[in-house]
Amino acid sequence: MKIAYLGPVASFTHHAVKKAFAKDELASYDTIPDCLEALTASQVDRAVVPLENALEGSVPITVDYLFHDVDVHITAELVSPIEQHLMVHPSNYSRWEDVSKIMSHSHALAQCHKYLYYRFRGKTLQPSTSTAAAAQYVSEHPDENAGAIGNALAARTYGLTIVEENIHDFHFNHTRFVVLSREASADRLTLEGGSQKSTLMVTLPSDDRPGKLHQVLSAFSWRHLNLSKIESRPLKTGLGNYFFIIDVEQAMEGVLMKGAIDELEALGCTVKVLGSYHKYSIPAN
Ligand SMILES: O=C(O)C(=O)C[C@]1(C(=O)O)C=C[C@@H](O)C=C1
Repeated sequence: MKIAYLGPVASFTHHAVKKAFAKDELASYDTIPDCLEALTASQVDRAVVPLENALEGSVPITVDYLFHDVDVHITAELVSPIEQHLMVHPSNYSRWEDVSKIMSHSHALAQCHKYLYYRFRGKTLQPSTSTAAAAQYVSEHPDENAGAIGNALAARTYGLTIVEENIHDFHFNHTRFVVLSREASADRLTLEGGSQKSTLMVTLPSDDRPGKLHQVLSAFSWRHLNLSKIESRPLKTGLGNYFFIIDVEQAMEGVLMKGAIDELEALGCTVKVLGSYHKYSIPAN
């Protein structure tokens, strides 16, 4: 198979993909929409993109593309530990505290917000398309004395020197990546884990009435279907209009899940099943 991932080489997404699809052909793309487009245009068989981080929450561009723009399915979830380090070009090692700017993916900058605020207040923080893209830039522009935030693999790959380790603000830092396919059938991977999940995108009926969301939740609760996430995102049709992303710790097959979805539709909700899949753990190294 050919797998698109948010690159370049040594991004966190690349690390997860290498562990999950060790024998497959990997293709790096610069942005999350580029990965999704490659998948819908059949240039690749799977796309792997970040969906949610334990510190920063959802990756909005992934969630919004999955709801509004592309018709693809989640076929596996990869949960990876995330360690953020500050790195500079080796020629700037002695003056790393005087960096001109610090670059990284916006999610990575946000995961290190307190560190950056207290150690580098007032410095320019420049978002990049990924942590690895920031590291690559720093390696190619030694004259700028810029810093990058990323993983140890990026430091090795781009020949940078790590000057401060583990600068993310909270110890428990993990990111959920999703494997996406044009077909719905779940991927079985040789990784630890394997518990089943389903992800639904639910839109409430337009004739908004009191208690609609409560009715949606009770369709799951009285069937003892455990929800591991519910989040609202703007429908982009006006203030106060949302869709809901709901993760259920249950496969779609089975009478209870089918019953819950029938009940939501009977309530006038629109339900899009994004996937019924297995959840795997990615080792740190
Ligand atoms: O920039 C990367 O290395 C990515 O793979 C993207 C990404 C993200 O979008 O959340 C992945 C994991 C980390 O949480 C930070 C950045």
